[in-house]
Amino acid sequence: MSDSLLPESSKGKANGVGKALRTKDIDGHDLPPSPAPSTPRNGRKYALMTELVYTEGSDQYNASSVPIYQSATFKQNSATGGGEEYDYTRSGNPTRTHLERHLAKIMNANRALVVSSGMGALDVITRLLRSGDEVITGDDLYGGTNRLLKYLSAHGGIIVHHVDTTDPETVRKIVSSKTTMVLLETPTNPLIKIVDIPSIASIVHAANPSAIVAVDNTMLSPLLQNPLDLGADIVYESGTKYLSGHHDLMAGVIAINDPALGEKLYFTINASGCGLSPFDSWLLLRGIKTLGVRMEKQQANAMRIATFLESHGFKVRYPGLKSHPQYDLHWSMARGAGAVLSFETGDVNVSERIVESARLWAISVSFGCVNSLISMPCRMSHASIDAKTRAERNMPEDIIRLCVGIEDPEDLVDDLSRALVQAGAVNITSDGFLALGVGSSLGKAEASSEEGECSKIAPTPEE
Ligand SMILES: Cc1ncc(COP(=O)(O)O)c(C=O)c1O
Ligand SMILES: N[C@@H](CCSC[C@H](N)C(=O)O)C(=O)O
Repeated sequence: MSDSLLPESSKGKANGVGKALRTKDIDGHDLPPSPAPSTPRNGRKYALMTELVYTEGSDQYNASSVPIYQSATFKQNSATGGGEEYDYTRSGNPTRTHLERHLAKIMNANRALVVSSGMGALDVITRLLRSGDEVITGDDLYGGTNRLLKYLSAHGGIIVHHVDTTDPETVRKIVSSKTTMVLLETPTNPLIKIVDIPSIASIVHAANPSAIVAVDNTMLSPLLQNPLDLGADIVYESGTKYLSGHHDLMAGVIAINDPALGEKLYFTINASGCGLSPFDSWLLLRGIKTLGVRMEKQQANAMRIATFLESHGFKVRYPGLKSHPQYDLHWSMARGAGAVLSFETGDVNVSERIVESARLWAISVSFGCVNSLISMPCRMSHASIDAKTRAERNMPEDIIRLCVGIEDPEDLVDDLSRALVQAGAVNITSDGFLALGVGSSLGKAEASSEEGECSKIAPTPEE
């Protein structure tokens, strides 16, 4: 990925970006350093942006787009099993295999496996656990993750500790020989907190070498962060989000380096029948090819929106902003900030009005898609976490999450400005507007409260 979207302080640093992956061209001439995300494994030859679109192997006709092998079963040469690669699509399918190999390369993993959703991926991973096992996880997690862990704790005899994983020392205090799995999310959904994967992985592995550190990488995608290179044993993500990019499929991805662990996970996928269908495998493969260009544009737009909101006095959570309290930690692990940000208004009713006043921003759960979305996590994606637990975990009820797409950024700003004004979320002054409760003028806007419309916002010095 190009360095162009990285902050100055991080250019060429994060996770090996700037390290040459290949130093000679095919004729033995020196190549300029190509940005490689990490030490290459699994046959990677080019920069990640290239590898996303470059797939090896096809069918006997050299089809440029890998075919969809829409077949449940495969003919065998003998009754005793002729050693064919495929017998039944639940156990394996050529389109799925092609996708898994492509993902293993992109994720810098020994093996990747694809299943029917991100939650399906977590379900497969948690089947490594046995009654009495202890799991350490965060106190800010995607609602569905929290729900599955709660179910396992209530019905599977698993002991789940929700702690503040943003502080590795908290993990050090609680980890023990009984800890079998540590489940991390970074940045967290929806509070955009950053978790120090390398520190936690080394603390956990020192306390119990057989404990598994699993990282949910959904919020960044393999383009921006490689948890396996940062000490994790398993990385999983919802392919429904950035990897597919168009909200036209559900998928989950699991990547590992340990072959024995890979076999155990594959056993569960085959035994339980949650492998990704051939058609969805094909669609996901197609989506991955444009991940690089989509993400570059989405990140640039997200930065524009984050600075716009911050300059108008809102408390914004986005790791691309220097004001993020864990900015340096984030950029020590990641190559980008992603395109999900959240902000608070101080009033849940005002937040609701903003969300409902937006026109271009669709009110939807999910993220990572080409079109922009707006949501209230406490009422939507995280509604399965009960209100008492949300309060105990300091989750602001008024928080609004923005998932930024690839539209013209000024259209997004205009629509958001209009929604803020219409919802009464800002104090309008003669020379602009500011979030309610903010005393001094930070940004300038030309606003017309009469029409509930706010036209172009004059750029602030930061913008
Ligand atoms: C961080 C995170 N992990 C996992 C999931 C689960 O993915 P899926 O919806 O594909 O099951 C989601 C969203 O659903 C998510 O936001
Ligand atoms: N009704 C769904 C909500 C899915 S939320 C999807 C996504 N992870 C997000 O954060 O927006 C459910 O109960 O799972």
